[in-house]
Amino acid sequence: MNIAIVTGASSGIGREFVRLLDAQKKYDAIWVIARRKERLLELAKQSETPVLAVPLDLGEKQSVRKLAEYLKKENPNVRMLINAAGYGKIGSYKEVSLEDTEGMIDLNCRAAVAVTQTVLPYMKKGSHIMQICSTAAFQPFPYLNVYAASKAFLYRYSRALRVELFLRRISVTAVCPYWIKDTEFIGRAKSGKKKSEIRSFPFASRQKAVARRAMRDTRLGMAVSTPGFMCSIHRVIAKIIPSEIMMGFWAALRRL
Ligand SMILES: NC(=O)C1=CN([C@@H]2O[C@H](COP(=O)(O)OP(=O)(O)OC[C@H]3O[C@@H](n4cnc5c(N)ncnc54)[C@H](OP(=O)(O)O)[C@@H]3O)[C@@H](O)[C@H]2O)C=CC1
Ligand SMILES: CC(=O)[C@H](N)C(=O)O
Repeated sequence: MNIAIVTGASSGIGREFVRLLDAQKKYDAIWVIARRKERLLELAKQSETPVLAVPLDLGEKQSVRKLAEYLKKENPNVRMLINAAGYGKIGSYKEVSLEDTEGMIDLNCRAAVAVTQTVLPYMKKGSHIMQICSTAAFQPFPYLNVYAASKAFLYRYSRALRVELFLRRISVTAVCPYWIKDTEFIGRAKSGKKKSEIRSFPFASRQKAVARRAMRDTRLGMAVSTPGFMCSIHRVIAKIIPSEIMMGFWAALRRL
């Protein structure tokens, strides 16, 4: 049984990826993971490909063990793994709670690695892994401090894993989008206070375009996907300009 697994499938780009995979009509099933079961069941109804809803809170360590049990029972051939579950909180080190600080590290780093390690034994030659990182991986980001650091971790992990999997012919793509305005991410990331440290998201992209481009790059086996002009230019500039200057520029941009 050839399957795809998508985490963070109940909204945003994760859900968009499920739609794209469904349209490809080459999977026997798509396993979708997130906390909101009703959203996953809704997605299953809309899909022509059989969708298995796997409601899990990936912030909890034992949830990955449940995924391991499903895999052991079904013994599928996982052709595509997409780790899209993730969240961020905007605010200074004083404002973001310890719960969220640990939660971001847990979901964006630990869970992404744990899911990948758990699924890898079920992947064969020609399979793809897509890790949703961020442009935030390219430089330190004050007021998105821990989130950006978590994405830098995932980016580095993905790049090195790609090399380790080269001989197994499994490709790993680190997808690094710029802000996406039509997912739940930004609403969840804002603290709710009137004068947020980050108030504007100029040139933010849209989920459909980001997902489509990331899917194309992943199928081409690219190491890094920058789905859009802003993230492509950001990647190049961050390689040339020192972090201190980039952070100064960022400080001006986020106050616009
Ligand atoms: N939007 C943006 O500006 C950008 C987003 N990204 C990254 O893209 C990815 C997708 O984000 P996006 O689609 O924008 O945002 P959404 O908030 O719309 O999607 C996040 C997904 O993650 C799931 N999720 C959150 N917490 C958990 C958890 N504890 N266990 C399991 N699933 C969880 C959510 O489902 P549920 O709540 O049902 O559990 C949801 O399906 C994230 O990794 C994000 O960091 C990268 C760059 C820019
Ligand atoms: C929220 C994000 O990941 C965004 N790409 C950013 O630039 O911080």
